[in-house]
Amino acid sequence: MTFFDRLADRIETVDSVVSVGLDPDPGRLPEHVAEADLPRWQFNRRIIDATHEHAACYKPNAAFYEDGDGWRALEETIAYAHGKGVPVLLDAKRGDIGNTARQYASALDSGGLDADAITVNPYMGRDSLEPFLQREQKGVFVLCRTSNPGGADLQNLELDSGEPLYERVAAVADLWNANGNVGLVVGATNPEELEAIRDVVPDIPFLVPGVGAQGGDAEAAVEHGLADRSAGVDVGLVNSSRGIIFAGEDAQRGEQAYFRAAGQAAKQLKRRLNQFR
Ligand SMILES: O=C(O)c1cc(=O)[nH]c(=O)n1[C@@H]1O[C@H](COP(=O)(O)O)[C@@H](O)[C@H]1O
Repeated sequence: MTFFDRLADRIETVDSVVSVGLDPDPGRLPEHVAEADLPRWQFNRRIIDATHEHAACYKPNAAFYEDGDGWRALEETIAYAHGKGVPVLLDAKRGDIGNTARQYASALDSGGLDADAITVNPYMGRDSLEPFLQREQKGVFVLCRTSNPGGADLQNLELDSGEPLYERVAAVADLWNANGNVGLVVGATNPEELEAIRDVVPDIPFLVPGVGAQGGDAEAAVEHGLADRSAGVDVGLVNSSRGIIFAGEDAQRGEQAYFRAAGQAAKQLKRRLNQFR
């Protein structure tokens, strides 16, 4: 079963396209977990307990695990999410020369981190992504038009053909999609560009970050981010990280209230997105 088939099943089961970003900034962890062994894992476990019924997937960003015992926290997190039946998209934005790319891609195999999908950077070209693309059962989300203010610096450059670079990236990613495992990353902060990219690639699911803390357009994220797959389920993901996992920061009424707030935030985002599905 391909990643997108598994994702379609999960979307149907929980009636949700919410991707919950697991970006446990050490400086923002609540006191009750900050002092525990493996704080990031303790935090994520509680977040998963509180949100899994609304999560189509979890998206841990590797940046938050690349020190000390971070990878152990990440391994535990991925295994726990799988135990709840939720796929995991590792946000690592990889892309490097062949032998290095092969090593990076091994994180997707069991024995490595066993993530179900990964984000990759297309800047170094096809061979830098080949080891990911070859793993037919794993999803590969190619950065296309990112949500950050500087995303336009290079991605919007106009080519001789008149098309912006991000549209060429979308078209090229379509060519790389021989195994049906390619998705695109397109931020919710640029709704017109989301629409333009959807016109270029009608069938590729998007990961749309940037709703929540970055203030992106939830309606456009759903309208253009989901692709009509043959199973009859529109597949795609709309991610929020800080807006969900730190929703309890204002709760100040102890551990239970803190994580309940994260659950509420995930549920609210699910409902908001479902209005447009
Ligand atoms: O690849 C990504 O997920 C990504 C691409 C992009 O264009 N913008 C973007 O914000 N992201 C990631 O999505 C998450 C957004 O987090 P919040 O702004 O807290 O919802 C972070 O992990 C970002 O690294």
